[in-house]
Amino acid sequence: MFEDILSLLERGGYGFADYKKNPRALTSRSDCGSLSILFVRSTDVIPYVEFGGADAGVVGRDQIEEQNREVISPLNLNIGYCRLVVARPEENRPMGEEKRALRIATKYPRITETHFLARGIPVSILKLYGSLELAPRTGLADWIVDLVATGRTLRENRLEIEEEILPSTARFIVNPSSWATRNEAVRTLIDRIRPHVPESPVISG
Ligand SMILES: Nc1ncnc2c1ncn2[C@@H]1O[C@H](COP(=O)(O)OP(=O)(O)OP(=O)(O)O)[C@@H](O)[C@H]1O
Ligand SMILES: O=P(O)(O)OC[C@H]1O[C@H](OP(=O)(O)OP(=O)(O)O)[C@H](O)[C@@H]1O
Repeated sequence: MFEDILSLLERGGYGFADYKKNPRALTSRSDCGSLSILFVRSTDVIPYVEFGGADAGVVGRDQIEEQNREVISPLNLNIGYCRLVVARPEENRPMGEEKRALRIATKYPRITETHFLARGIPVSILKLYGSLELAPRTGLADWIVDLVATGRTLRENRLEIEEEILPSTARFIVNPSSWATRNEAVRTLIDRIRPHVPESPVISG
């Protein structure tokens, strides 16, 4: 997704030649000098923006829903399209026939709990941080709740989609104080990238 974000910024007139020279730096200033970007983990974008470490950020809708924070989100960037899904081993029995609480491995415990609670299905949730697809294969969990983009990883691991929970694309988010005090600067940035936002959701390479 990161490359797609850089490309959107570039098309909006913000080149980052410095970043290309030194991709390991954690910050980079645009060639025009008017924009500095920070490189943080996808899960840390919301805290950085919420607590004012950055005026704005780009983050997947999946993280906005999982972290459940009030953020101003004035622009859907339509890149990084993926779906948060419930997936199960191909040979597994369908939902409703399980005798005990299903064990679900996920990076998204809040969304998962809310989803199964709403359906009245008892689950025990195991929070993991990556390579979720290994959990059913190794007996760590029955099912997983994970992001799917092309579907390749699920297929490779003989898993199939049981149910879609949430479609997600990248969102431009803004710190509420910055939205009030630096509104013109933030709007300039939005206005410059908006014409280059894809019309429909695009899977990032
Ligand atoms: N195939 C995909 N897998 C994971 N995330 C995806 C995918 N397609 C789009 N996304 C979006 O990208 C975000 C993850 O961004 P990024 O690629 O930086 O995460 P990552 O590589 O898992 O890094 P980390 O977890 O180490 O921060 C997700 O929150 C989601 O919105
Ligand atoms: O449908 P696909 O196009 O195959 O993409 C989905 C995979 O990509 C993500 O993993 P990521 O690369 O973030 O690594 P992770 O397993 O460490 O979370 C996600 O968790 C799936 O494993």
